[in-house]
Order: sequence, then C-alpha cells, then structure tokens
Amino acid sequence: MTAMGRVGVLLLNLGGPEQLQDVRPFLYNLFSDPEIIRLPFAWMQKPLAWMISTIRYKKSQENYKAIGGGSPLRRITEEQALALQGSLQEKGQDIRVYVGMRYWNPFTEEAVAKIKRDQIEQLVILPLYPQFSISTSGSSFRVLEKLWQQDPSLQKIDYTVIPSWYNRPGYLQAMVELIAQEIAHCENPEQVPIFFSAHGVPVSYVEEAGDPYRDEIEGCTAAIMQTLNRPNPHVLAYQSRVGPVEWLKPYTEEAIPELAEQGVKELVVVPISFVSEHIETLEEIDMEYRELAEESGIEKFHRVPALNTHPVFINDLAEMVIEALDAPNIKFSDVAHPGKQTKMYPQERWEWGLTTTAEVWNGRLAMLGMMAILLEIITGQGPLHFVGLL
Ligand SMILES: C=CC1=C(C)c2cc3[nH]c(cc4nc(cc5[nH]c(cc1n2)c(C)c5CCC(=O)O)C(CCC(=O)O)=C4C)c(C)c3C=C
Ligand SMILES: [Fe+2]
Ligand SMILES: [Fe+2]
Repeated sequence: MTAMGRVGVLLLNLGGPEQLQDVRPFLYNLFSDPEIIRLPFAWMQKPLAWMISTIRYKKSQENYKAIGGGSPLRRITEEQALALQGSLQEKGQDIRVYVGMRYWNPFTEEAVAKIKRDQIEQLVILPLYPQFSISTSGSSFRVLEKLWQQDPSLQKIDYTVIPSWYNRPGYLQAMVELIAQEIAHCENPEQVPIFFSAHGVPVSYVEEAGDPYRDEIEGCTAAIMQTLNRPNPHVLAYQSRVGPVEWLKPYTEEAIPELAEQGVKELVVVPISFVSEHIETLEEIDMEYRELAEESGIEKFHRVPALNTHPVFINDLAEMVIEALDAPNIKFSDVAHPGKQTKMYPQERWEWGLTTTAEVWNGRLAMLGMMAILLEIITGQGPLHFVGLL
C-alpha cells in the first residue's frame, strides 16, 4: 500500500499495572489469555486466572512496590508513540500513532475504537516486541483478528502487520550504542562478558507450537554481537520463568552463578526482549539478579538501559513504518500463530475426556480439576505437574 488518506500506526505492547491496586486485575487479564496458559478445557481458563491472580498478586505487588508502586510501561510507551509521531512528521508523514496494550490501559480495544473514530484508512500494526512470540505479539494479533472479524468497518481499513523487526539496522545500532557506553566504564572493557537476558517462554511453545521466538532471540543476539564488533565473550540466558513447566534454558538465575564459578568478576547484562524499562529490568535484573551476582562473587554488575526513546531507535521505527506502507501488506493470517489444534501443554491424557462423553466428564472433572489446580499452585509440584499439564 502507498501512503494516502488518513494513515495510522498502532503500537502494541503488553501493559502493566499503574498502581498497586491494578496488580490483581492485571494478572487476571494476563492469565485469562489462552496464549499465556492453554488448558484442555476453555471453562478452566477464567477460574484458573482468578486463582492464580489471587494467589500471586501480593508477591507481585511487593515487586511493583520496590519500583515505586507501579509499572512505568504506559508512560514510556506513550513517550515512544509521541516521539515516533514527531519523527514521522519530520519525514513529511502526517501519521497518527496509537497505543494498544494487551492486559492493561490503554487496552487494544480502546485504541481500535479511536482508530475507527478517526476514520483511519491505512494502518501499520507495529508490536513493540523486537522478536515474535505467540505469547506476546501473537496474542495481540489474535485480539485484533477477532475485532476485525466482528466489524465490517474495520475490514475496510487497508492494514499491514510488522511481525518482528529484531534485525533492523537502526535497532541494532541503538542497542550497540547503549552496550558500548556501558562497556566503556567497565574495569576491564576488553574482556567483560556480555550477558543477554531474554524473557523466557515455556519450551513447549517453541518445540510443539512452533513459536519462532527462540530462533529470533538467537538471531537478534548474533546480530547485535556482529554489529558491536568487539572481542568480548557473550552468553544468552532466559529470565522470568513462572510456574513449574520447563522454560527455555539456560535460566538466567543459573547462568549467573555459573559464570561466577568460572571466575567472572564483572558482567554487563543486556535485556533484549523488551524495548522499555519495566518490572523485569528494574526489579528482576537490577535488584534480584544483582544481588544473586554479588552473592556469587561477581563484584561489578552493569546493566544496559532499555532503548525507551533512544533517537536512533525511534528514527528506525519511523523508517520501518514508511517502508511498510510501500511494501505488500502482511495480514493477521500470514503471521505465525498456532493452529486451533495446537497443544500448548501435553494433554494426550486428557483426550479421552474430549469424546462424546465430554460433558459428563467435564462435570466430574470440574471439582477434581480445581482441587488439582489449587494443590499445584500451592505446592508447585501437584498432580497437574505430574500429568504434564503445568
Ligand atoms: C517479550 C517479552 C515477554 C514474553 C515472551 C512474555 C511471556 C510470558 N510472560 C508470562 C507471565 C508474566 N508476565 C508478566 C509480566 C511481563 N511480561 C513481559 C514480557 C514478556 N512476557 C513484561 C514486559 C512484563 C511486565 C509488565 C510491567 O508491568 O512492566 C507477569 C506479571 C509480573 C509478575 O507478577 O511477575 C507474568 C505473570 C508468561 C506465562 C509468558 C509466556 C508464556
Ligand atoms: Fe511476561
Ligand atoms: Fe555501569
């Protein structure tokens, strides 16, 4: 499509609780998403989301308290939107930028309502995740796809999707600038290991559902190292595991002490799956992993800041949008997402419940299932873990 008429950009992001009282409903929204936890029966989703959010929110609130009582994600994402709009303006493009969050305000649905109200005719859909995952960009695309299916007026919009963009030159350049700045004030800039910490996903997403996330994370890390063009060793590990299933390895919390054992005294940590500061950079890396590193014997722990509104990054986003307007459209249906039958968790053992007697079994299993889930959540090693459900 070529830019003409009213043009908009929809930035997609996860969203985060702005105040402590938002934490519980935010977690409820997150765990209600079948792209985050997929269960064999849809009826289990909401009760499970309710239970997990009820059990988890106090711990989660503690973490948000430690970073000032809420997530900075909305503020930063809105700053990025404004900066992108300005950058597009400078390039002679009169384009409106909208923000749609998956689990908190401003919700994706509200952004779409604004896009309709403004009578946008051409739309570039740009997730703020450099790498694609079913659980992030994929989940937001799924929401949009549903809205589109229900609304003929949205179907008139000439839209295109940017599925992922981790190998964009401006993004890589901006990352490398931030990494080089951090390395410059290390004690031993030539040898300090660069530790890429990506947000994890369950292994089953990649190996069973075909999530390209691990490939894209590895591709991103390699591209950053190549652009950096320095001899420093590097490591890639995955952080923020939740629940008892296996997630992508190595785990950050195991890789840090391992490096310490190998005699590493100084480390530069680079968060790579997210372009804004958020709870997992400000609390998990800056507080928890820093403490872990220091206890393990790493004396100097550096953390590369998130891109936020880095001008080289914002400029690249603007170029990406302009290029997308001229390129062939990419539709929701073109983007990798798991088929309806894809099992996020091994569930062969549940299949016998999906036959004609499903309703009968559903009733019986309902009580049993909730008990099992409760036990699982409390102990982390309950019966659902045993059958491979969690
Ligand atoms: C690219 C980044 C992310 C991936 C991939 C991802 C997958 C994923 N996340 C959970 C569970 C939780 N995520 C939570 C918060 C959270 N997640 C991301 C990013 C990715 N998640 C961000 C940036 C944030 C923080 C938002 C903010 O407040 O700033 C949380 C809640 C926080 C907590 O209680 O610890 C949970 C839970 C799963 C299960 C998953 C993949 C399946
Ligand atoms: Fe997450
Ligand atoms: Fe530093």
